Amino acid sequence: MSNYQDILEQAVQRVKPLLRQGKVANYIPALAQQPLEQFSVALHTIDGETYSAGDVTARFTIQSVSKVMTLTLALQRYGDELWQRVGKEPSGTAFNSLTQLEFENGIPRNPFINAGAIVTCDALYSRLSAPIHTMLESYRAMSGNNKLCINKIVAQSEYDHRYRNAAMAYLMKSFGNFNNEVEDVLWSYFNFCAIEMNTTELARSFSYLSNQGECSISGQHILSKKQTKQMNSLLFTSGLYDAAGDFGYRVGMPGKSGVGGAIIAIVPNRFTISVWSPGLDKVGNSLAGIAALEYLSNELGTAIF
Ligand SMILES: NC(=O)CC[C@H](N)C(=O)O
Repeated sequence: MSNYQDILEQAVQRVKPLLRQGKVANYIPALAQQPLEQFSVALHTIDGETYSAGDVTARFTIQSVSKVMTLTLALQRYGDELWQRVGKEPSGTAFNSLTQLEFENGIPRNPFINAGAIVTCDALYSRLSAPIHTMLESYRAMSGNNKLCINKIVAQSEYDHRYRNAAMAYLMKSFGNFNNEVEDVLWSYFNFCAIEMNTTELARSFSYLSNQGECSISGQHILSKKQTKQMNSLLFTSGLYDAAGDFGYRVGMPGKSGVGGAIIAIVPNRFTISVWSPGLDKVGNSLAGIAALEYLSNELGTAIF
């Protein structure tokens, strides 16, 4: 349907005036160097068609969007047992907040804030002999690009500045909610965050979330229908950190953001959308990315309500 292409092109025009308004994430030095004026969007339908517009060849690290795949691989291996170690409630605090973790005995509120993703990585680490390899191969199969790589400069930069994330992991360890060596798990976590893609690959990688758990690229059965519904529900309530309510109000779709400027949004039984623009708002979500999704939601009638 060429209508999709037209609407994506219009979204690119719409967000142009916003691109300079955001700020790149500078707490990770390797991310601070990205030029602000970049934007791209891709839409991948459950029939396997992809549309894209904007800076479609630009590559970026997926950052916290990786938390969705981390949770997916962990749920495949643990099922509901995983929820003994991480909660399902919105945090209402910043993605890298430490305070709640102490009050709540080292059990992170949800898997989409840093502490929750790191403990999920710890769980995964216990069940995989080569977690970084397994993760990369999963994305390669699901995106349809078997050359996807990790940006090692970004991974190393994150590791070198890991203080807050290390503090969370050690705090969880002090509460008995961490089984492996903290530094090893953090290295995996940063490598997952530093996987590099363009928006087309990103939308394809998460096709299973709009397709009842089945990847439309590889045909693999990734999650059950029930787990897919659960994942989308959690993404709706917690996918955008302490801005999940605002995102839900404006966009009306389950979504997940990352500080590299990427966001995925899911329209169950129709398509997965990805947007990317490195300028972030105060919470750490792509400013132009959210504006584009709000526009697309209205134009395409994609809100789930
Ligand atoms: N919100 C994010 O995208 C955070 C991910 C980043 N790698 C971090 O751990 O701080």
